[in-house]
This record gives sequence, C-alpha cells and structure tokens, in this order.
Amino acid sequence: MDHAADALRTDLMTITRYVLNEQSKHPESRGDFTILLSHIVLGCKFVCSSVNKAGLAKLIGLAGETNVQAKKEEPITWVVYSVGEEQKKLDVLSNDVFVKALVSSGRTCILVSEEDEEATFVEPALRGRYCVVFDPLDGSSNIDCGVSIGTIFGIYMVKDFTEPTLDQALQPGKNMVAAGYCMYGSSCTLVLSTGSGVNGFTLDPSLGEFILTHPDIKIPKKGKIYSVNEGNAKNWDGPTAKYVENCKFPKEGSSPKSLRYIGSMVADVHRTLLYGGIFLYPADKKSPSGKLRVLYEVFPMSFLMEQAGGQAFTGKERALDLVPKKIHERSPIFLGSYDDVEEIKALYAAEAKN
Ligand SMILES: O=P(O)(O)OC[C@H]1O[C@](O)(COP(=O)(O)O)[C@@H](O)[C@@H]1O
Repeated sequence: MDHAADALRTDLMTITRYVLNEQSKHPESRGDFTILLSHIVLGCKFVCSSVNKAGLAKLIGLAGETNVQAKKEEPITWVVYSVGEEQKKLDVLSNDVFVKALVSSGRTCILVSEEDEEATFVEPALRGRYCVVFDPLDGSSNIDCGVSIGTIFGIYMVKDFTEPTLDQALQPGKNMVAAGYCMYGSSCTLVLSTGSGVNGFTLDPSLGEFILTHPDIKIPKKGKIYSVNEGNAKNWDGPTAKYVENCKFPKEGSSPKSLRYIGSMVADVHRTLLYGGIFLYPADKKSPSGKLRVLYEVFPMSFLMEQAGGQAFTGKERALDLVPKKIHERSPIFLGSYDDVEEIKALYAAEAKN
C-alpha cells in the first residue's frame, strides 16, 4: 500500500490552502493576499473554461479593434510584424474578467493590463494595498490554432494606497511580492511564487480546484534546449548571434542544444522551467528594445526564474533591477538555467570590453 501516494490523493493541497499557509508567514497583510489571489484564481478558471470552448463558442476571430500595443509605440514595420496584435474576442473577455475580479477583491489600487492603454486607478471605496500588473491572455497569435496560451501576473505592495500614483506601478521587478502565470494547454496549470520558491498547481476540472502537482520547482542548472524566434536572426546583435551559433555548433565534445519555440511565452517559459535551458527574446535592428513588455511579461517570468534557481538578464543587467519608465515599456530578455544565462552574459561582457 503506497501510503505516500494515498496521502497525496486524500490530503489535497489546493492553491487556497497553500496560500493560507504562506499567508501565516505574512501576518501584516491580514489575509489580504489570500483574498487577492483567490480573485486571480477565479479569473484563471473563467479564462480556462472560455479557452477550452473557444472554438465551439465562436469566440475566436477578430473583434475588429487594435489594442494599445499596435497603436502607439512601434514604427510601422512593427505593426506588419505583429499581426497577433489584432484584438481577439478572448483577449477582450479575459481582460474584462480580470479587471472586474481584481477591482471587486477590494485589495487593489492600481491595475496595469497589456490590453489597456492607461493604468486603472481603483475607486477609493474599493482600494486596497496591492498593484497588479498582468497580461490577461498572452500568446494571442496562437489562439486560433489551439496552441497553449496563458495569463501572466505580477503583484506589488503599494505603501500609501490611499493616494496611488503611477510611479508605484513603475517599481523595479525585485520589489514584486508575488508573480505567476496560468497556462491554458492540455491541462490548466498555475505556477506561482510568493517569494519563497515556485510551486505548480493543476486544475482538476471535476473539483474545480487547483491542486499542488509540481511542488518546489527547481530549474536544472544547465539545459539542452534553446528557445528563440530564429526568423529574426538576420537582425540580431553580435552576442545573441554568437550564442545561438554556439547552441547549434558547440565546441568539440559537447552536443548541440535542441531548438524548441512555440511562440507563446507562457508555454516556452513553462517548458524551460521544468526541463531547463534558455528562452530568449533579444533586441534586434527592427525592435531595438525587444518585443516583450517589462511589467507584465519580463518581470513576472524573471521573478519565477530566479525563485526556481535560474536567472534573467536583459543583455545589460539583471532583469529584476530594471526600473521601467512607462507601463508598456519593452525589454530584451534572456532567462532560464543559471549556467546557460551565464554563457550569454559572458558574451555581452566580452563585447562591452571591445
Ligand atoms: O511571434 P514572435 O515575434 O516570435 O513573438 C512571440 C512572443 O510574443 C508573444 O506572443 C506576446 O505577444 P502578445 O502579447 O501579442 O501575444 C509572446 O507570448 C511570445 O513569446
């Protein structure tokens, strides 16, 4: 009789129970964090069920509008480049669900969403101590073909939340108190860190509960996989081009790395976290500041990576040391296994010396 397996089956560690345990380590927040997270979990469950039935419910397809990312920041070439920026019904729906869930939690004062041009300042009566930055549905270019997509979120504590200001959302990533993502794939998996390690929970649809399935995730120190959109190779800078070449043509005695690229950050980072290796979205001549957004893509994934024993680098500095100036700011990112990121840091350091 496998008592351990039996105990695991009956002694269910749900995400709520896990966070309640974590909460006991932070008596100062009087249960606010648990309440906030339960509303994020509700949003993930809603989006999960919508994604699962998207094809059936004709939720796929264009909503006919373009979102903030396509409007302002990038030169024309960018728009051509990111057909994925066309807003899809699922994006709109997911954003609505999360904004309403977060506001109704009564625990937030500022919300920054990939889908909204401006930050949302919660009305005084419903304000709370947290700022939440999030991408309600990342990987939109993969929605139509049913490839894994996800929600990404990061949580900051706001000192004076009675008069919240934008600079309280533009904090360095290292100030985050928690971060996570929820992947909508073959199963629905929520990966979370509250600053003491990383844990993965899988949604059991029969219970409607996220159950702990991946306790204390540690990324392997070195990996056999590299993940990058090689279609941008001709526009890469020297260190990135050299690193990818080393992955494909390693020195004598080492075997080449395998290329895996889904084009959905949540799915590519989830695989990297579990199997090891490196995910990179470097800058290139067409997008000198890279593509991925600092607040709700780069920071949460970098926070998780460091908590799992890996690291995250921008090409210039530790990603979590970045201090964003705008809410939709972008940055190059190299994240994954400690030794793999060390290699690319060495190439950038060597170039900086020249
Ligand atoms: O298609 P590309 O340029 O490789 O970009 C893929 C990247 O863009 C993203 O889809 C983000 O863009 P969206 O927020 O528009 O979905 C990431 O999930 C993914 O890592």
